[in-house]
Amino acid sequence: MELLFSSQQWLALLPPIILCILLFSYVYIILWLRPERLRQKLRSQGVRGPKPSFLFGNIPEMRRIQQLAKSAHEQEAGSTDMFSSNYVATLFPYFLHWSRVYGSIYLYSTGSIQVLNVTDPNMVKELANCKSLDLGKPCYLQKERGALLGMGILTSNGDLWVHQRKVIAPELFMERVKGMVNLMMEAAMSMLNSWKNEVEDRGGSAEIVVDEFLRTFSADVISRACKEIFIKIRQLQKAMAKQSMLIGVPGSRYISETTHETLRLYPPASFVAREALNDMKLGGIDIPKGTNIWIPIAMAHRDPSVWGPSADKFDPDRFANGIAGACKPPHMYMPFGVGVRTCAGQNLAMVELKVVLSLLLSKFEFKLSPNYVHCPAFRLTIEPGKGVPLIFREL
Ligand code: HEM
Repeated sequence: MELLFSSQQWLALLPPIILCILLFSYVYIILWLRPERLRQKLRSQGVRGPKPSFLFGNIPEMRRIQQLAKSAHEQEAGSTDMFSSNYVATLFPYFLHWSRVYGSIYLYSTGSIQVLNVTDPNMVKELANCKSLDLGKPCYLQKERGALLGMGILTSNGDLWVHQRKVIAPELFMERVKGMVNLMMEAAMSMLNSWKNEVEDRGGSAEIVVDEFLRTFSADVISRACKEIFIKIRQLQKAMAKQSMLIGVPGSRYISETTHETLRLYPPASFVAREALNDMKLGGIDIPKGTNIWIPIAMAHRDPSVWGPSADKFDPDRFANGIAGACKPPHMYMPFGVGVRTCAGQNLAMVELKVVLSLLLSKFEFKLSPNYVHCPAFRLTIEPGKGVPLIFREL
């Protein structure tokens, strides 16, 4: 039989064939063999989870569950109290489903990323207490969100993170934040004055979509603070006086409880995300290098075994005796994350919220606009899907 190709033609075909074999081996080793070995190590210790497909892990199943949840939600629309409704069921229905099937620690895959999903209070405590630099921020954050976050404090690990944390965190300690209260008031007053003008222009009552303003408010405070730090004209003493004024605001305790409850049911950050940067042990499990460990914050915040049977209900009174009185164990309340990587700006954020709410309550009467549509959306953070229009009237 005559050969179909001459030897010269075979030679010409060789490089693309070798390239294809190399490519296939790379895809197979990186995207299947390595993740499968990691999964196997965890499975052999009793960690269960949905079976991943080749290349795409559990993404097809996640899409399918999401689709089912979407149609079920459309049928049920309007049948529940909107603020208490559990949006995890619509935004992340697969987590609810898998936690029912596999419990409070399970493994799933998004292809190249293997995630140990954790809501078990003991494991969360271990994670919170772990100070080892072997536990860091997931590497994919730098790869995929590098353009947004760079190599900054949010995504860096090891010595680079230690250095940045040492520089940034002290600038946001409570003593420093107290010194920023008057800056916050200036920024808040400038925002509220623009609302006041709007209300006056519209004959005493106006609808204002507040979330856009509030997003820029924090940036405004930080830029004012940076300017002030630079020229050092604000005195801590003066600021302490402002702080005691804030404590004197009528109802400030209730503002605090309402803020806690809002951050419980609607935590802006959806996950505490970590990666084992080396093989390590956590909660009695040998965690192989490369495993992502995620705590879905909104799920931990609605766990009835931690918060009681009214876990889904909006009830600021649950915080009347502080966080320890509201949930057991208290480390399950984590709107600002957990452990050494906990939010460095939480003091600033909480004081800002109190300043804005206090000033708002002292100047305006407001209610939710009938145009408000309750549809929390996941866009890196959880936020109102269609804005928050409020009707304002001056007091
Ligand atoms: C309500 C407002 C805020 C919420 C809910 C929030 C929440 C969070 C969460 C969940 C994390 C990750 C923690 C972890 O992985 O365990 C974080 C990290 C961080 N946040 Fe916030 N944050 C808020 C406001 C702020 C503000 C106003 C600043 C600064 C001005 C700030 C600075 C930081 C920094 C620097 C980190 C990285 C800490 C590290 O990795 O060492 N945050 N935040």
